Amino acid sequence: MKNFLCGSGWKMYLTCDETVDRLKKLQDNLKDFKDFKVVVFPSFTALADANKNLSSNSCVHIGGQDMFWEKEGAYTGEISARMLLDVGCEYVEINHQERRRFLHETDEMANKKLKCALSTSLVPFLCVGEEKKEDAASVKNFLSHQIKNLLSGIEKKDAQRIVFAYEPMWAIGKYEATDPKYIQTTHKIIRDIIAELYDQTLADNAYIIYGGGVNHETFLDLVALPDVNGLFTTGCGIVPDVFADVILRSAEYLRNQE
Ligand SMILES: O=C(CO)COP(=O)(O)O
Repeated sequence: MKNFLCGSGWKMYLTCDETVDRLKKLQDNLKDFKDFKVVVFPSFTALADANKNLSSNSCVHIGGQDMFWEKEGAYTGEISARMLLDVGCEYVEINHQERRRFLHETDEMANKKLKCALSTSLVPFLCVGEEKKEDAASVKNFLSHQIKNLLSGIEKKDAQRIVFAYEPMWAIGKYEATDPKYIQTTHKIIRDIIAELYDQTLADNAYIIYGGGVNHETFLDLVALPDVNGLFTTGCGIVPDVFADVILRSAEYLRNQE
């Protein structure tokens, strides 16, 4: 089976009780599932409770939706890597489009967060992607510039731990918008940029997952794409029955390809 995982950012939707309830349902639906990792990103306030409700040997892991780039200090409202690790996080989202759009976060800030995350055991989901749908040459230009900025000063041994989440802003929350041909082209562009920055082996082994408008009717068209190593979905991921169905059917599809 190719490298694959499914992630879901639960954004700013659920209280602690709602998070725990959905996490329990998700785990019940997935029972002994082991084919690949499933990562859920609840709100900060629900992480500790979420962690307490992860069953032993669960395929479900948790992560923080963001973190700050300093280890500790007078940074009101921010969350450190150590705090995420303290409540059982193994993953952290960095550079999500909504943080760029609403909080004006930049490549430079994301680069600092990425370096800080990689100095710990956290695995970053590094979001990349353009704002507007463009032709392949323009997207390549944009992504090349963005990924170089984001990975500036990051060594190969650390880069190989990153999960790259291609999430174009124009596709997020637009459930009719997935365009498999465009997505495959872009994932290949991202893999080529990684190969250019590091080497082909690292690029071939990199997880490059897709997020933005993944929908329950067409997700298998994305799973089938050679350079797609997973799905990152809020729309399908926040409903446990739907998310479990996406995960189980993706695994079945991938097993049948072997
Ligand atoms: O932003 C996303 C995951 O981080 C994707 O959101 P949607 O699934 O709502 O498009």
